[in-house]
Amino acid sequence: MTKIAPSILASDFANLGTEIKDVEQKGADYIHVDVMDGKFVPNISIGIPVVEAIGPITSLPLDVHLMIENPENYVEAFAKAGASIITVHQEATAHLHRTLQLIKNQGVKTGVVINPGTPVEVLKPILSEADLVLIMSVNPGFGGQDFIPATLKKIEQLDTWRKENETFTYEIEVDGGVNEETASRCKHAGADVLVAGSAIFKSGNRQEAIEKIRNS
Ligand SMILES: O=C(CO)[C@H](O)[C@H](O)COP(=O)(O)O
Ligand SMILES: [Fe+2]
Repeated sequence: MTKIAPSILASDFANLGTEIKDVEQKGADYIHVDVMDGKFVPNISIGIPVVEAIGPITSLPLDVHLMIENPENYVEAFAKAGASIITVHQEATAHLHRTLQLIKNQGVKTGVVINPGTPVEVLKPILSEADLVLIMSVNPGFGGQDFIPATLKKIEQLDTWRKENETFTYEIEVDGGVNEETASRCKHAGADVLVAGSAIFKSGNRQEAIEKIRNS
């Protein structure tokens, strides 16, 4: 069954605990946490203390998407704060393989992510180290943007490689502009985990929004 990861970037930060419990009760599988440093992306969001604060209030895995330069310098801190999956941008770390090893050594699931402008082939050499591969379907930095259809080909490619190679055991996750309509295209391309911020948190009926995205 397709997993749904609501992105708290679109939640009401003044009531973050309540917002997380709400989507947990309404069927979420992961809590997606967008960390932005104002350098790798042109926006600043939340960081280590927020991850630490939300860990104890949910039983769902914290899916931490690091949109920061040199994420290797913060892997240990995010792991200790309670991250379940730490996902780093290929574009943001000089030694991707080493950074994934660092994550693994912390006992946390390893994730790797690429921007819409980055070809998926750059990931092939490290795919056996990844528990999760995230395809950005918008340029990272902001919620509420339109889905970029050209990114679907990358999902298809990752799914093909996974079927061809038994050492590739990653989940394929998609992030950005996911709604009922684009979710169906992602699923058909091979995605396992769908991140959605606006389409869930801004919906009048979050349970229905989650179900519609999952079953689209
Ligand atoms: O990583 C992100 C932005 O950089 C967010 O996870 C993503 O944008 C989710 O928001 P929405 O579903 O509203 O597009
Ligand atoms: Fe994200």
